[in-house]
Amino acid sequence: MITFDGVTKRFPDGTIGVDDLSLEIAEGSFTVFVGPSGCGKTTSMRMINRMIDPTEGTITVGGRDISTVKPTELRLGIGYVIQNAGLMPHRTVVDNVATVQVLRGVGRRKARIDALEAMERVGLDLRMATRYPAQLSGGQQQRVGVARALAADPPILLMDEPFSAVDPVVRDDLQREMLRLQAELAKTIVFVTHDIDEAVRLGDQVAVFGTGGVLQQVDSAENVLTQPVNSFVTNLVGRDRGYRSLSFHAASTVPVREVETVGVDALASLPQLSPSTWVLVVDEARRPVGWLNGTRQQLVASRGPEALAGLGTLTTPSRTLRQLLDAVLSSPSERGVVIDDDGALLGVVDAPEVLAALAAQRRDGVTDAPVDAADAVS
Ligand SMILES: Nc1ncnc2c1ncn2[C@@H]1O[C@H](COP(=O)(O)OP(=O)(O)OP(=O)(O)O)[C@@H](O)[C@H]1O
Repeated sequence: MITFDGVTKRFPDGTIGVDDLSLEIAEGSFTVFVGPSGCGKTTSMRMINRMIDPTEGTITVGGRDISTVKPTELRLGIGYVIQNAGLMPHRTVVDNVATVQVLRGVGRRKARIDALEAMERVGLDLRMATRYPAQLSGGQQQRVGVARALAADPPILLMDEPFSAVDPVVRDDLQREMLRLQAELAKTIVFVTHDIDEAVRLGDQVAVFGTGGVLQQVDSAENVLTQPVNSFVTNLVGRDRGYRSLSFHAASTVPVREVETVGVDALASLPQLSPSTWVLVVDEARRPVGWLNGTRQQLVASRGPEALAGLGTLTTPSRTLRQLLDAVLSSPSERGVVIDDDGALLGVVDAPEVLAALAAQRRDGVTDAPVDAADAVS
């Protein structure tokens, strides 16, 4: 557990970086500090490993007042990841990752073995081990930064805007990887970002900072989206928050209905359909191929299955209501196609069923953690 109790940081020039911060960070939780530039996120984070000391108030880590702990000792238990990874350019990847273990006095051989393990854990190809940082992509460098922070297996990980310099696709990958790692390692993670989408995707606890280093709201990601406490948080959260909050509800309670199907080989023998009748075309393994109605039938007769209407996005019961609704909205038949993990058809759902499930879950107070919070991102 990390606690901030009445913590203020006043810099020598009089700037208040953080103003009277009180906050609890539970062991094993993923806490995100979010807010616009200059609102004290980084200063708050750096006070945890004593890169900055508070002017007032107390911070404890594992029950110990950290002002009584030597910074070097404190940092042995705290990994730190920064933007652009901060790698040493003249050292190989494996030696970069081994840095902390070597500093701790672990023999070089053992440090390298730990480093290779950490690289594997973050999904880095071990063939990268002997490369230099400049020979890696931005996303790979960022993974090396995470591996380096994890190599000494610290219980706490501080991450300061670690993914903000990479492109959106790589960023998505890295965020996914973080969620997987957190599920596996259960570290106490404190993560700084100015991006609310990243915050709600990653955080089980989201701390929203405002102007002058004043904490505005500390809450679950869902509550920050659905119950912002003031206009500052409402503005930060932005539009579509109701839609995004669907990501916090599991799709599994929505009944999947049967749908009329036709095999892709049997298209020629299908009687003429009416324009408003949709049938789902499936292959021999019952994997959906496309939608067909009366208007499309002529086209398919002359041009074959590629003239079928698209399926829209497909989803599985293990995903969220947001994905289910998206499947409905993107489907030409207005029915969302649900498949199993092998891609075979389970059935369809329609929009009223999704909304009814949402209403029931809200009424019963059911909020499942998103199976994959990726779709909380707009
Ligand atoms: N060494 C310093 N001396 C004076 N003021 C500082 C110092 N470091 C930070 N500040 C100020 O303290 C405030 C909080 O800074 P901090 O870096 O914590 O914000 P932040 O929310 O992390 O911003 P960003 O997202 O831009 O990194 C800002 O007004 C900043 O200018």
